[in-house]
Amino acid sequence: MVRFENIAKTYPAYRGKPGVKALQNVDFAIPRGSITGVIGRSGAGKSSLVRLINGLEKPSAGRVIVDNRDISALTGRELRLAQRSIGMIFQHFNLLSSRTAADNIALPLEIAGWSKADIRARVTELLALVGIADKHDRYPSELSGGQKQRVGIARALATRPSVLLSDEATSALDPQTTRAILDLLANINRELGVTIVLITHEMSVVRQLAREVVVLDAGRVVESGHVADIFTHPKHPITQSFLSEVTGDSLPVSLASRIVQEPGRHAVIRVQVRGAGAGDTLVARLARELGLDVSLLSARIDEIGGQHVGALVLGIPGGDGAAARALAWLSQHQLSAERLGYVA
Ligand SMILES: Nc1ncnc2c1ncn2[C@@H]1O[C@H](COP(=O)(O)OP(=O)(O)OP(=O)(O)O)[C@@H](O)[C@H]1O
Repeated sequence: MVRFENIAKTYPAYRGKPGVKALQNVDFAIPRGSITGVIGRSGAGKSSLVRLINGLEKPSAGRVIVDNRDISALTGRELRLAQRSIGMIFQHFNLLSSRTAADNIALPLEIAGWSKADIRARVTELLALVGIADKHDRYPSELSGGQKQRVGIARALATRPSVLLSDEATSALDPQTTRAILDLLANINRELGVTIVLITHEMSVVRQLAREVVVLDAGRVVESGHVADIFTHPKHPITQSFLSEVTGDSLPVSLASRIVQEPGRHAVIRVQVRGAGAGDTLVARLARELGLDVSLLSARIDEIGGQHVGALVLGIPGGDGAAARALAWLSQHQLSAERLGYVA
């Protein structure tokens, strides 16, 4: 378990640059065995948060508890020992180019003072766990990005940590490789029970892997909870904007270019769809109950944590009166909707 107790992190002013309040009033817990996504824009404080978990930085106020120990109070040998129970993987893998895959994985074990025979056995086991048993003697330059990240994951797990920190670990990978690496992390979480903390600016990564999410903005936690709850009822604008990246609130170019603000033949209304089955019969019911030939101009519905999340864009004929009736009907049914304009 990782617990942030009223954390603040301020980087002091130096050489004429002002001090930076990177984190303020951060107070939340990451449950043992969970996969928790920490999402935020660049500069939100994600890396600062990670460096507090593995003790690379000390908080300016508050405590960081990892497995019942206050890691922020540890120094020297005690800190180094505690750090063995916290593995980390990186965006650019951070492998040593002069060492083979096996020798990269062996490194933390050598540092921890394991015997040669134990290291050999553990490395073989880890290479198999991450699915690259045949790459034992390959150098990083001979591996693909996905394979390099598998070496990174094996190295991070070598000393059997209880927590695995992933700092944008899939940001440099293509979508297919990203999916494979996220699947591997899900298996590792399931089979080894390792708590995974995923730092990312990509909503798709949180959606695919995390069960809990913490949204950071300007150094503060603005929302946190179960992924399905947060994504079906996003409250903070920053969460809504992350969500629109995966739910396609942005319109297809062919439709966006046709929308004008002068009244036209169809009013264009966008309806947010949130919750199990919410969008299933919406268009049919709206058309039937209002007696209108409603057209579906664009639709995107994703499933996040078993809930439907997305947006439908509807064309409503019959002038402003009909559009107003449609908006009133949607509002009566607790659906959030807005008029985007008109199409001819
Ligand atoms: N060592 C440092 N010294 C001074 N300021 C720092 C230091 N590290 C981070 N900051 C500042 O703290 C704030 C938070 O940075 P941080 O790197 O934690 O954010 P981030 O969310 O990880 O961003 P990114 O996604 O761009 O890596 C930023 O304003 C950054 O400039």
